Amino acid sequence: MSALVFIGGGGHGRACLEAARSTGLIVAGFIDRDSQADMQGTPWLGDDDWLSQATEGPRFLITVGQVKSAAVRMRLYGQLQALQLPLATLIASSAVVASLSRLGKGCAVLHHALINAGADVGVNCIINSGALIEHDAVIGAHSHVATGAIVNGGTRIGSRCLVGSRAVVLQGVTVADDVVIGAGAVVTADVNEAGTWVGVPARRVS
Ligand SMILES: CC(=O)SCCNC(=O)CCNC(=O)[C@H](O)C(C)(C)COP(=O)(O)OP(=O)(O)OC[C@H]1O[C@@H](n2cnc3c(N)ncnc32)[C@H](O)[C@@H]1OP(=O)(O)O
Repeated sequence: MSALVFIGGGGHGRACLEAARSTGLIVAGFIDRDSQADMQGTPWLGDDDWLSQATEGPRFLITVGQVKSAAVRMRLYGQLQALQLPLATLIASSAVVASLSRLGKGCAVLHHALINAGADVGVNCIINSGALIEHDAVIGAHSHVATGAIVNGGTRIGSRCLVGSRAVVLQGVTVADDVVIGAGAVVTADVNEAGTWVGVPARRVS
């Protein structure tokens, strides 16, 4: 299996590094504007411009984190697509991804996350530590289901969304594209408009 190159040397990058090491994957280097970013001994290769001279061999994982906006991760995804560089998918050793689920290219599934049967996760998503994606749920591309969040059965989360830490989305609910669900929110009904939703039950605040 070819080595990985990470794009992003921040906290999420280090969490992905741990996940990669847990499965025996080799991270050959990382890309970041900051050559001094602490990636625990992983070599710094250069900044985003390095991608344009990347040779065939490694697979790439976008390891920039995402909270309120998917813009940076989407830009990097577009850059990799334009350069026809292969995307990796990372699944931590303690995560469970059901054999009857689908996981898009470029996703990172971190420790103790669960993606259950029939779930469908789009490209370039983060399924963070301890997140639960229940059976038949759909997660749109470039979304982040944060630490300990629960996306229940048959739920549909749009593209470019955040489901914040410990938020719960009730079964069968549909969430539009570009929605930020705050930490701890409980989404009890469909969310049809983009914006930020918080609280129990979740209400739009911006
Ligand atoms: C490994 C990792 O670290 S993964 C990290 C995952 N991160 C998260 O899950 C964090 C998710 N982010 C949040 O919950 C944020 O608070 C957001 C995105 C919902 C709102 O952030 P902002 O847009 O900056 O809003 P801001 O902080 O100004 O708050 C706006 C109002 O909503 C309230 N509010 C903010 N977040 C929440 C929340 N999670 N639940 C309830 N109320 C909230 C604020 O108290 C404030 O209320 P006020 O107007 O009465 O004072």
